[in-house]
Amino acid sequence: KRGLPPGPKPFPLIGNVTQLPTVRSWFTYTNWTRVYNSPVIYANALGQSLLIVNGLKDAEELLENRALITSDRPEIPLVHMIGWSKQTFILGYGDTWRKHRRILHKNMRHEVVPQCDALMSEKALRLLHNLAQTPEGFFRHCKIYAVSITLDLLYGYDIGPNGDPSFDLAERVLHRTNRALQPGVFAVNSFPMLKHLPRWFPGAGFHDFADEVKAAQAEMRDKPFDFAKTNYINGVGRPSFVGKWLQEEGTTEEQEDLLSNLALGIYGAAFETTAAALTSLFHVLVTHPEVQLKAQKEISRVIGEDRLPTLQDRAHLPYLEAVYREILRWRPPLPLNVPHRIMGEDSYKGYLIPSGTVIIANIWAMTHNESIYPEPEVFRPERFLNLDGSLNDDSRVFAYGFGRRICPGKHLASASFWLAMAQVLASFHVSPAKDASGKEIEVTKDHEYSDELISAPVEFECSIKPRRALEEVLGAE
Ligand code: HEM
Repeated sequence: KRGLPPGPKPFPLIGNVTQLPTVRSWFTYTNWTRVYNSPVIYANALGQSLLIVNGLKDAEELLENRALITSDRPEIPLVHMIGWSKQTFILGYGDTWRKHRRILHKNMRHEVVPQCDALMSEKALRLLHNLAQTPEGFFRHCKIYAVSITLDLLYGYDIGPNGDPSFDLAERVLHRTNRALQPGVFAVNSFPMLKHLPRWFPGAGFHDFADEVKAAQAEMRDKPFDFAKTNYINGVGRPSFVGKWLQEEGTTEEQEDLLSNLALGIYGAAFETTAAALTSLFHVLVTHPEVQLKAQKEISRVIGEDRLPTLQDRAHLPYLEAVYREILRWRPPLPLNVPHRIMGEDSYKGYLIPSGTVIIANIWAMTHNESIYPEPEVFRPERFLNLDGSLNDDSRVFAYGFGRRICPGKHLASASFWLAMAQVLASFHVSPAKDASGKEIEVTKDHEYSDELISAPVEFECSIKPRRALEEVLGAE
């Protein structure tokens, strides 16, 4: 008879619901490995089985070697109510999801990403202009950079250098979606039967929240899709994935429904993740001047001062590559991954894993495991370098998730994040901002990050000043 994996002792009926963390869960879950002496921990919330996976080897075994049964997604009631049900990251493991992944693979695999280099360079240059003109708005500029690449690729739509109403709409929808996903905020996620409560019933305010977000989400999906479709039909405008897909897959109502939701899912998945990584870069630069200096020295030595780094230079800049890896290790944008769900009962290390168990791969625990990354809280790119300065073979970035569900946009994300990072470093010097009395405004290494599915630095101030080379390079544009 197999027992369940170790974990907190459940209470009758409610299970571990009162013991589950609701703030920065990844810290508590990481700590549970010590408390229960196990890299996999079992908990139960109102009858729903949860498996927290803190160990890297365990995540690989469960989510990769057993991907055939662990690639489903759990249903989160409020997320469905606000309209997210047909996008890749939310779809259950089945034919529609497979079709999405086939199209994603065709358009975003490693070999085809270089086709997007010119578009990314165009947007990166805009990012530099924005930073030079209004450095205090760097949080917004990072988001605009992330969105502008995605919107242009998907729909052939240019949001302009400073964003437009579609940017504000997407920001609003995604912010609320993140909130709808936060454990403990909406009771309907724990008690799905609550969704049948009438609107007038006390505590049923989630209905209004859901209606408002759903309408905005439909606008976020349909407006850019219709724009790309009209351009495709009339043979005008910039090339777009949507135009290409309509041509390849057809324009039946069913196909358009699939393609518009596929595109919306990519739009949603690319926005805050890429922006989180990029704003973390600024956090690193303002708190680690020695890292900034080393990266800038490498760029000057390899590329010189008279041009900006491009993606073709990437292989020749090992320290910069190590900074890229270290940012995604130190502050993974999705510390708890996106939950997977097991289809059917399984056993693992002699323990029973009940059918339908939600598997939470704690990326944070894996990238902060001190036996793999000594002093994990220290930001140290050298951990990815050999003594001679070349890159070591620790090249897998866990921040992109696992198995069949692994982020299909990871090559694009990697290229767009790296390019922005390299060009920002080549062009600016980032340091602490000063207050009105000239005193430095401190930003700490353990500066607060948002406590949501996608975790990004809470806004802070810093000084972003062009280096001499920037005036020359941008001046010539
Ligand atoms: C630094 C940026 C990014 C990070 C850290 C990131 C990370 C992730 C993670 C952890 C997952 C879940 C993997 C799993 O379930 O095991 C995921 C899924 C996904 N990502 Fe990304 N991502 C990033 C950028 C992007 C971009 C730029 C795109 C598209 C252009 C994208 C598209 C997607 C999609 C469509 C999924 C859902 C996959 C599925 O459920 O099958 N992501 N991403």
